[in-house]
Amino acid sequence: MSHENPMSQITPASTSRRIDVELGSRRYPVWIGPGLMSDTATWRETIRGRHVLVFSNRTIAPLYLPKIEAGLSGLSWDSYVMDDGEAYKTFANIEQALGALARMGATRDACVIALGGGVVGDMAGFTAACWMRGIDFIQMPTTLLAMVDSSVGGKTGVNLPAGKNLVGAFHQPRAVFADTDSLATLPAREYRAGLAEVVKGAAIGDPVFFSWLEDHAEALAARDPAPLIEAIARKVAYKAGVVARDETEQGERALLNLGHSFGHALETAGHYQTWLHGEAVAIGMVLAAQLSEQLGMADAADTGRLRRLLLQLGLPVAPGALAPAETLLQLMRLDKKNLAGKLRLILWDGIGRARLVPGVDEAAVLGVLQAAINAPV
Ligand SMILES: NC(=O)c1ccc[n+]([C@@H]2O[C@H](COP(=O)([O-])OP(=O)(O)OC[C@H]3O[C@@H](n4cnc5c(N)ncnc54)[C@H](O)[C@@H]3O)[C@@H](O)[C@H]2O)c1
Ligand SMILES: O=C(O)C(=O)C[C@@H](O)[C@H](O)[C@H](O)COP(=O)(O)O
Ligand SMILES: [Zn+2]
Repeated sequence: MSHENPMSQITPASTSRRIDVELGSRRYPVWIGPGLMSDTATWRETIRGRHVLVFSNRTIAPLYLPKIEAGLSGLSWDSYVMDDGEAYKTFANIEQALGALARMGATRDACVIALGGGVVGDMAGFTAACWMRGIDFIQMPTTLLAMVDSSVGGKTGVNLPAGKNLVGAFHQPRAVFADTDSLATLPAREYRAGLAEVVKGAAIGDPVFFSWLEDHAEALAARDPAPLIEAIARKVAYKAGVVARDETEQGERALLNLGHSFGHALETAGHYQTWLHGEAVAIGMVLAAQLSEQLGMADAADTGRLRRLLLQLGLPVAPGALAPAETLLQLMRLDKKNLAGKLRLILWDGIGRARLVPGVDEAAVLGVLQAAINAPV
C-alpha cells in the first residue's frame, strides 16, 4: 500500500474548498467547488497507470462523460454505464463491470472513476476493491448526497434481495472531486434527499451546525450557492473527522448510521421504489428520535426541532403505510450494527448527542413503527 498520496500537493485552479481525509499515514483530498470536472489537469494527476474504467449510469453519462473525456486522452479507457436506480445496485452489475476491466486488460495500476451519485459511487468503489484485490478509484460525485456523504469514507458495496448494503468492502478513494456545477441538472427531489444526510451529520454531533442549518434552511431549500457550498464543506469535514478516528466502524463511525436501521428497512420494503435513500434517512431519524423519547433518553422538543428542519427542507418525516410494522422490524433484524441477535440502534440524547445503544427492546421499536405508519406523511 502506498502511504503518501501525491494528491496532497495538487491544487485545482478554481476557488475550490479542500478537506483532507486523514487515515494514519494515508490521506486523500476532497475538493468541493465549481468547474472541477473540466479542470482535467488536476484530476488526471491522480491516475497512476494506463487503464481507466469510467463507471456511470444511463442518466449521468450523457450529461457528464463528455466533460471528462478530454482528460482521458492518451489513456486506454472504457466506460461501464449501468441502468439508473437503486434497484440495479446488484452483484450482477459488479460482475459486468469487472468483465469490462478484464476486456480492457486492466492491470493493477488501473483506476476506476465513479461518475455519478451514491449508487454509482458505492458500486464503482466495490468494483475497484474487487479487481485484482484492490485498485485505485476516484470519486466524481454528481448528487448532493454523494458530495456530502457517499463519496467520502470508503464504504462501498451492493444490496442483496434480503437487505441494503449487505455485501461490500471498505476501500478508500484516491481523491474526491465534487464539482458543484453538476448540481444544476439534479432533480429537486434528489437535491432535497441529499440535504437529509447534511442534517444527519449535525444531528449526530454538531449542535452549532444544526442551528446554522435552521438559520439557513430557506436558502438551502432554494439552492443558494454560498450557503450550499458551506453546508457541503461542513458536512464533509464532520464526516472526514469521524472516518479518520474510526475508518472501519469499530465504534464512533456507527453514529453516521443515525436513521439508517429504520431507513434501510423502509427502502428495502418499498423495493427501492417508494422512498429515496435520503428520504428514508429523514424518516428514520425522526423514528430514532421518537424512540429515544419513548426510552426516556431525549425530550420532545428535540424531536420537534428535527421534524421542523426536515419539513422546511421539503423532506418526509413519516413512512406512510408502506409495509406492516412487523415486516419493517424483521428487516431491521438484518442490520449490520446488530450483535448477538439483538438490535443495536443509533439513538440520541438530543440534538448533537447521538449514541449507539445495544439490546434495544423490540416491542418499543414496534410501537414507534406502528404509530408512525398511522401518522400523516
Ligand atoms: N458509501 C456511503 O458512505 C454512502 C453514504 C450515503 C449513501 N450511500 C448510498 O448512496 C445511494 C444513494 O445515492 P444518491 O442519493 O446519490 O442516489 P443515486 O445514485 O441513485 O442518484 C440519484 C438520481 O439522480 C440522478 N443523477 C445523479 N447525478 C445527477 C445530475 N448531476 N444530474 C441529473 N441527474 C443526476 C441519478 O441518475 C439517479 O437517478 C444509496 O445506495 C445509498 O445506500 C452510500
Ligand atoms: O459512512 C458511513 O459510515 C455511513 O454510515 C454513511 C451512511 O449515510 C451511508 O448510507 C452508508 O452507506 C450506510 O452504511 P451501512 O454500513 O449502514 O450499509
Ligand atoms: Zn446514508
